[in-house]
Amino acid sequence: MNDLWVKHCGISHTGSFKDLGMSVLVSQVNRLRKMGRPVVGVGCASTGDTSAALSAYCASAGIPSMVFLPANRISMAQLVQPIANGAFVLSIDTDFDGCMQLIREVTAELPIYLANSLNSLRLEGQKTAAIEILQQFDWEVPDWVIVPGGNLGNIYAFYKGFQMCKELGLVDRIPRLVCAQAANANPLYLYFKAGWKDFKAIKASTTFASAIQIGDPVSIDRAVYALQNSNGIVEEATEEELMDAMAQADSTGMFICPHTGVALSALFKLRNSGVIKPTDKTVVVSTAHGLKFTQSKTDYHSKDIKDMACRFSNPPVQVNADFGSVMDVLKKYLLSKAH
Ligand SMILES: N[C@@H](CCOP(=O)(O)O)C(=O)O
Repeated sequence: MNDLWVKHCGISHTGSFKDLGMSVLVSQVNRLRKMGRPVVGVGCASTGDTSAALSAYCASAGIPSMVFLPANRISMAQLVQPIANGAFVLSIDTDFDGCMQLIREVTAELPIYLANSLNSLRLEGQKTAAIEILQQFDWEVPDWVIVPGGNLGNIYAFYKGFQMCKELGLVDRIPRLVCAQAANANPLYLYFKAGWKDFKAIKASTTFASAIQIGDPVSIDRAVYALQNSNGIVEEATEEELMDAMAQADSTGMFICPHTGVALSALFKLRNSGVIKPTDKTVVVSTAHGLKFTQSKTDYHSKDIKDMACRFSNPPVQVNADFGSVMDVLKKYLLSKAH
């Protein structure tokens, strides 16, 4: 492809695109509290990125934050973020969907402001990524934008941003949107394949793309609206596909998260099937920093994943601490590169 771009949304304060929306939401809560509104704090359910953003901005504003996390289902780096920022961290023995259900019940009872993406303030912030893409292309509209999807607020936020630019007359069309899901957590994909008939929430299975391990997305209706109004597509990626895609991208100098691997897998599939053409201007949205997901990368490069060939692994070479041994392995390496 000769016009392929990766939009990095994870090189930000807490390392994910959630910063875009959470800074807007927490600013508004700050204003409400200063106006004397009875908001005792802000809460969210999270697979790790929303909680990191919420706790950082709340700490900065001096607002109590409460995060509901599925126990043992988020990366260590993500878990330590709200802990370090002083949030009240609940590690709950359920999955994300269970946490989401609980926070909705709790916020219906207590004056805790719900910070998940069903709150439109989040989407107002996140839609700026779409505006930024257009601005960076000098208002030339890409043909495709591929976004990983779990709770599904972000695909709608992108639609909203592009649509707003069209309504303002800044552009005359919007890109076709692709939502990419992990095959282990693919309720939107199944719904799309069924011709948008009879949505069924699922029990999401474990996936390396842990931030999108969601079976009952809160923004399902908004996502469908975004896809239907952008002539959009939903694709999925197996665990092997997403890990291979992540490793391939990293080998070019990036350091992406597994969710971006899902989006890249979708790109490969749509390109191979000819849906995306070689000259199509295409943007893959990278949602979080790879440093949050070092364990999965380490497992991959150590070929330590059951039933996965790890085709693009690059394991470190164990070598004796003497000049001859080091020279031997170096020469072998350099010879392999000469061909
Ligand atoms: N991947 C998310 C899940 C919650 O999504 P949200 O956009 O509704 O807050 C996370 O990082 O927690």
